[in-house]
Amino acid sequence: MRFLKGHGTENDFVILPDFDGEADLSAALVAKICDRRAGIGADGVLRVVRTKLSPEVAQHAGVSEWFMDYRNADGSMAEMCGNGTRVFARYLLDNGLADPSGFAVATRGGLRSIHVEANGDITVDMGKPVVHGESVATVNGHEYTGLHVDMGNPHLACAIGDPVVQLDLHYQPGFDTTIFPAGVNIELFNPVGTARAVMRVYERGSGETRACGTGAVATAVAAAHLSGDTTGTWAIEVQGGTLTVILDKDTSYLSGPAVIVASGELMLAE
Ligand SMILES: N[C@@H](CCC[C@H](N)C(=O)O)C(=O)O
Repeated sequence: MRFLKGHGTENDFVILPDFDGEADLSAALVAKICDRRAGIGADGVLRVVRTKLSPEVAQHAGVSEWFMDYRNADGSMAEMCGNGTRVFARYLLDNGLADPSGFAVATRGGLRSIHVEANGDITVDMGKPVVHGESVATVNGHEYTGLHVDMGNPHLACAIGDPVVQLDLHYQPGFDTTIFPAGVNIELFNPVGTARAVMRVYERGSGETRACGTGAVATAVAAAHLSGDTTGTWAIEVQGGTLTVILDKDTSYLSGPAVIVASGELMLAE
């Protein structure tokens, strides 16, 4: 099977073109592919399938030809992946599979519209973040209160007083399993000035990653919330670069670079 490798601010993905939905992509095979020593290595897998052939999203087939079947590095499925959507869009554009003037991608979290910026960056309309109450994450023995934000997938975005660069994120942070029964992506951030934050993330199903698009939007929402705002443009500095988040009244946008770096033939099997 052919594969490609790409990343968006170093949140990296293996792309598997499976247009007719013929691949048997088990959780075990995804985990093998994402293994950084025994596999190709990635934070997740993006399977490219025709929407009309994917029962879970087939209702979007009239609007979007392509379904981004996203899997985390441990093989689990997730509803949405912001950087994955941008890299998926880059793959479609590079291969003449989408209209550069604008198109939509089907995800388990719903349709996501894509816009290509003049500098080549890719912007995704991420939809309206849904803000729930506060909850607590435990990292390195410290409890941090954050905001529960639903971006199609669950997030707990915590502004912390300690410098995020000093955190040890080799371990799963603690969280309230009654609030997040299906797990949660945990962002820790330091606000900088009025419209910037430095963020690190521990992703559900993938561990610490160098960027998370849905997490960047959740962080912007939580940072804005601290100053009593719900709108504005935010620069979210992640380990792999900087993402731009625009919070509008009715939706949110995620913008940044997305690149394909390699392609080849997958030899792995379950
Ligand atoms: N890296 C992604 C988020 C991927 C899914 C997440 N780990 C989950 O399980 O919800 C992004 O860029 O949004």
